Amino acid sequence: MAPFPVLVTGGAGYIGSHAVLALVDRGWPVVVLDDLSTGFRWAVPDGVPFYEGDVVDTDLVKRIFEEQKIGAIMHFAGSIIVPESVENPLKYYDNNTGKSRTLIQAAVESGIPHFIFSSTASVYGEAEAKPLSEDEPLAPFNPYAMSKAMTERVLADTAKAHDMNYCVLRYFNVAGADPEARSGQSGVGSTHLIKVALEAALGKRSEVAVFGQDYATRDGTGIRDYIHVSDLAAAHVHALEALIAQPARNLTMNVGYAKGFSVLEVLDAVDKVVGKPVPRRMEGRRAGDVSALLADNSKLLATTPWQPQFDNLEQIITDALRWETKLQAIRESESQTENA
Ligand SMILES: NC(=O)c1ccc[n+]([C@@H]2O[C@H](COP(=O)([O-])OP(=O)(O)OC[C@H]3O[C@@H](n4cnc5c(N)ncnc54)[C@H](O)[C@@H]3O)[C@@H](O)[C@H]2O)c1
Ligand SMILES: O=c1ccn([C@@H]2O[C@H](COP(=O)(O)OP(=O)(O)O[C@H]3O[C@H](CO)[C@@H](O)[C@H](O)[C@H]3O)[C@@H](O)[C@H]2O)c(=O)[nH]1
Repeated sequence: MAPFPVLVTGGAGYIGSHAVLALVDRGWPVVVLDDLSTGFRWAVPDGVPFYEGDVVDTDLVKRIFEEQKIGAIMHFAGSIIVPESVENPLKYYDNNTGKSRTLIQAAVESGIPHFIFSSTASVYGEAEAKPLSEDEPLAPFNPYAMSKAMTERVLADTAKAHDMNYCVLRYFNVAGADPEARSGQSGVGSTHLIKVALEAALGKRSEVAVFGQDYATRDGTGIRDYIHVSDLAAAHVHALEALIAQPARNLTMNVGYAKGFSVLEVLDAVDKVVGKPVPRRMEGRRAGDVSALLADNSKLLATTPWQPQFDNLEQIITDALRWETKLQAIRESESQTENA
């Protein structure tokens, strides 16, 4: 397969930077577009062309398509925090829906044949601990989820009307870091459970809150399907290759392990990995949360050669902890440079 350059929007962010690594490791030429609103320039590997800008800047986007001879887009750029979307829904409908629509239009006008979109398991809404297949009706429960569901619809309608080949990947809960610690979750003020728990373990926070103990789950806390970010990144490369192998495809696939852990189970695993109990505080439910989300991943397994490599909660936490420790050193050296 003759690779063409892939534009990764949001490639300086957590998941996008791992997708860049997965593509580069497999020999794909990659170009990154990111506005650095939550991403980091240093997260983009040396040698990967980087454009700082917004996906809504169509002049810039079309210039990148031409200059770099882009043949596919992986669109990660977006805003990702569920509680923030409840407080500020317009930010989410703008950054995740409106700006994605503009990017899709630029792709259509420039004849980019392949488009891969980062969606979320939260488009399914409340799931009652049963594995969700892609045929499940969508019931987005918060503005973040709705902003993604709307973009899925924009893509589906656009692909019917124009010559576009797209794949929607619905991620379950992404966690962990590159096993070689080349990248990891680096944003400040994260709300993600494993990241928050490890920050508490390393003394960057005083404790971790457990949001809600009255869900209809085995221990009353929320259940999620945690997937290692490097397995998720690999799924993108396989999805791209599947689109190329069979063009004119509209492919929507879950990416998860089909295995659920409750908040308390995750925190117990964190305690085990760090070797001490992380302080916990019981709190009420968090706005926008559902009780359980669990993937049926049989379509991804049947459609692509993807196989999980890191399907182990303790390994996910171990890799995340290694990155969290490295990140501490990066931040310290940044602040020394600033103070020098
Ligand atoms: N983290 C998860 O658990 C999870 C789960 C499901 C889906 N997703 C989706 O995956 C994608 C990546 O998420 P992440 O966790 O890596 O978040 P992130 O915040 O680390 O990465 C997002 C990146 O996009 C950039 N960005 C944001 N808006 C932009 C814009 N308008 N133009 C250009 N760049 C922009 C940011 O600077 C950042 O580098 C998002 O679309 C998110 O909705 C994430
Ligand atoms: O400090 C915390 C953080 C989270 N939780 C709980 O842990 C679970 C997971 O929460 P979190 O890690 O914040 O992820 P989600 O809210 O499930 O959302 C993530 O996973 C979704 C897919 O399932 C993605 O769409 C979102 O972008 C991503 O933020 C939930 O039950 C939360 O209530 C806590 O109890 N304490």
